[in-house]
Amino acid sequence: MEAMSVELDNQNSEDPGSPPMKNIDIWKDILNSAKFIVAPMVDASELPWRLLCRRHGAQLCYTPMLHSSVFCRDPKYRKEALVSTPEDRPLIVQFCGNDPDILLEAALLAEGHCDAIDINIGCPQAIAKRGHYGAFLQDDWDLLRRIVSTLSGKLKIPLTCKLRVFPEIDKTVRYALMLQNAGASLLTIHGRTREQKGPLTGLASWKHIRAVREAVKIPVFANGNIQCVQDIEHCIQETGVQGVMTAEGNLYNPFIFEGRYPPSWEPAEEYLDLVERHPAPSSYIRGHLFKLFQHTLCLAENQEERAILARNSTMESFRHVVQAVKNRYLPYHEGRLSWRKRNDDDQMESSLDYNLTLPPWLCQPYVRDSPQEHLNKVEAKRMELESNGEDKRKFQDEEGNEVSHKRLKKLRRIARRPNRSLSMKRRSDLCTACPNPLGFKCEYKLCRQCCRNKCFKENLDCPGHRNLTKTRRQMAIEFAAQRDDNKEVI
Ligand SMILES: Cc1cc2nc3c(=O)[nH]c(=O)nc-3n(C[C@H](O)[C@H](O)[C@H](O)COP(=O)(O)O)c2cc1C
Repeated sequence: MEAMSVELDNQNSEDPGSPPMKNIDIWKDILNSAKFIVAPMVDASELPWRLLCRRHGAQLCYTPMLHSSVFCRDPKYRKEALVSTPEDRPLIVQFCGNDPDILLEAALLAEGHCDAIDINIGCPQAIAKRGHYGAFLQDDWDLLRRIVSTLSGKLKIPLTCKLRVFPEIDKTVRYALMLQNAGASLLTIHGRTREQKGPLTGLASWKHIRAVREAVKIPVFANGNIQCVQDIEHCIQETGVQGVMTAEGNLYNPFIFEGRYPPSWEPAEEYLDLVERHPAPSSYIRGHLFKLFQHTLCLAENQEERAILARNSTMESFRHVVQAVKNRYLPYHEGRLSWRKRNDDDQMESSLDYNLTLPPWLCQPYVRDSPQEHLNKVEAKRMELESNGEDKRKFQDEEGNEVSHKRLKKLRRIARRPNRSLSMKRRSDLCTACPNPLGFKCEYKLCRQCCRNKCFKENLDCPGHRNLTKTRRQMAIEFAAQRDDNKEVI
């Protein structure tokens, strides 16, 4: 299981132009032989969460995916994205993008703050398709080769890639070899194809991961199917990888690497204490608490706490929810009361396929339906609607096409908007500065973030985005002048 030294010049038979000699063993020398790895997670692998996980066995963490172009041009985004502490190491900063020069510029700005740079070539979301990044670069090996060789050739720290597999094992192996030969120092293989997402996620293929591990000389991390610490050992045995990365398993139980299933309030309280010292957006905090309390908040008796968590954004309300759940279940946890599933919960549970082996207040995996189970359920629902005469598609749009009730409601909402034709046309447009959707009322034809940057730099207002930078600055100047006048009078 030893990671081999990376002598890229020797391997670079496919791409003679790229990387210089880098005689390092990234896994041993830089990443301290990390075996337990917290995945990059947008809105979720932020500093306080990483610190929590590190205290409980995580040996390597990634930042959430950062947009390379926004990172280059927006100092505020950069500052927030790079927030870290000395304990937060080793740390890998992950970027997405498709322009080698922009990715390089972003990586150079980040390299002093981390131990390696990772390129996300596994994101399967629609936004990645529109922006042509993530897993959609799988179709453009030449571009990927240029990205990897440019960055690995110019950075002082190693360049790694996180990728998804192709359905075919041999193509996946060729793909991994191409990345290695272009200069990647380590590969994280998420053993799912880009089509395996949402309810069709299903199982990851460790066979693909093993084949890559056997073919490449650089270290490999495995990702997928990790719900408990035993899965990690199992995965290492089956695939021979150096380390194992988990995302969802870690979100539902941040103590996963210690092999513990703590009462959910334990990590929740520790996380909130960390947030007091290292603030995070309330949406991230809410997301974490929903996952930690997944199995209690779906019970009928906790609907008030669920609503409080959904509607509020203050630390006080977050602490209130944690304390309320703790007060309710601590007597059971300590054995002062005996727990038994109550009937009034059955209805809530059935909709979630609630099938726990541990009591609900303990952090534990959230097991989804398999894709086949999901498709069977969709089909059963459709047949039920049909037999009740409630065909989902009995509604029609303006052109007489059959649509679902949900779609019809959306079309009606769109129709009620002022400037309908204009708004519909513009909504399909993209921001002129980045691949994100355009704010359709924006003065400058930009998305919210780009508009905010423009207004900040050029001292402008954008009423469409309700951004009043210029007005506020003017007010501040007037206020300061008024204050100075008052001082003089005094
Ligand atoms: C909330 C969330 C955010 C994610 N964000 C990222 C990301 O920023 N970059 C990335 O490469 N993958 C991201 N992923 C994918 C995970 O890193 C991981 O590859 C995937 O969830 C499979 O691992 P798992 O089976 O352990 O969940 C995200 C996953 C989740 C659940």
